[in-house]
Amino acid sequence: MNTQFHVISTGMQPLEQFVTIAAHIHPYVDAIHVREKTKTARELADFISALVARGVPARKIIVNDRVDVAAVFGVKGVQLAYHSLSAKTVKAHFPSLVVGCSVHSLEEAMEAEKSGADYCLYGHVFPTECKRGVPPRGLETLKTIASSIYIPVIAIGGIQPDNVKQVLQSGASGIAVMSGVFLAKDPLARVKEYARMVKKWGEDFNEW
Ligand SMILES: Cc1nc(C(=O)O)sc1CCOP(=O)(O)O
Repeated sequence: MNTQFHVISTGMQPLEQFVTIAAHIHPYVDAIHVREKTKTARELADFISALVARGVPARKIIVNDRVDVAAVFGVKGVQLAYHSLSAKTVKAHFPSLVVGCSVHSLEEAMEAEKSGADYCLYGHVFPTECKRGVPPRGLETLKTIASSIYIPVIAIGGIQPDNVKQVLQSGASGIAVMSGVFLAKDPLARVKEYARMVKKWGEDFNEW
């Protein structure tokens, strides 16, 4: 598996704006997370249908939390939070879904691995507006987690093109970015910058 580059919707952009950006950037990313926490299942369905209609492959779409929606649309996978169904439950019922777990400590990462998650998303590594007032967890715990579990650890939170090197050298198997892409003036140019960094620094430090 190549070093992963995921992008995550902000939950604030109108469908058309998000889908237009996604339609341009999808060739440069491994996964697009639909993280629209306040939306209903029906609204999420509209987002996913619009993405697919605009050429985003279903195998690149990950739905946050809503296992039902992910399963119905046959997308790549689901991103689970502490309040979601467990990875074990999802895997038991929908073995074809890739399951990611959001974790914030070594204990949670180990639990995710034990529960059958395919990867975990660890953060937030650097300060980010999206987690204002919550201190960043830094690179040290990322290093500890990445060297303590076997499943890939994807880093999230405040990741910019110029800190991708540090993140990947700390053992992360990929990056996930929200505002750095979706709130950029030129999302396509920005995605290309991230992708270049992931390719440059990912190859040397990730063997899986
Ligand atoms: C969605 C999300 N989850 C986090 C976690 O720590 O689990 S941090 C985060 C937001 C990341 O946004 P940005 O790329 O704009 O910094």
